[in-house]
Amino acid sequence: MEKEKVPVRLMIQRAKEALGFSYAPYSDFRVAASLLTTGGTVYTGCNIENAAYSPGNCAERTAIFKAVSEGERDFAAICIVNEDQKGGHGLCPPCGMCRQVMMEFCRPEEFFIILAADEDHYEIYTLEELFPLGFGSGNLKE
Ligand SMILES: O=c1ccn([C@H]2C[C@H](O)[C@@H](CO)O2)c(=O)[nH]1
Ligand SMILES: [Zn+2]
Repeated sequence: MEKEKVPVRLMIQRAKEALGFSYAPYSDFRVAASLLTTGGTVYTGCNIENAAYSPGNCAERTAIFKAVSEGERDFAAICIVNEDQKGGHGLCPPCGMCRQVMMEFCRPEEFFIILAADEDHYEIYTLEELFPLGFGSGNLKE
């Protein structure tokens, strides 16, 4: 999908709606994501923490795993929002593990990652920009 065709404002709205579902009692850092399939469907996700810490899941992977578990594998863009943090810079870049999971299902040069503070303040990157020389299935087979 061309960058201009990505419904950025809609994706920010959908991600903001999911922020209320974030379960983050340990970090107090609430994150949500909206994931756009190439067919135009939007899946949302939030971070889900755990008392044992490491079982927690990021918002981005929640959205991706929800979509994949419903048969989707072609994605055009993901939008990430987080709750305003005092002293924070406002945007929430995906962690390395989420970038690796995106690499599995998305073409790095064609997958857009929208980091949004609100509908008028956002930055758009490609996965290739945020995850250069990422390891993927192409490294395993011809
Ligand atoms: O891009 C990000 C960065 C962090 N988190 C979550 C993980 C953890 O629950 C909390 C603090 O790292 O924020 C996400 O969901 N997405
Ligand atoms: Zn992550």
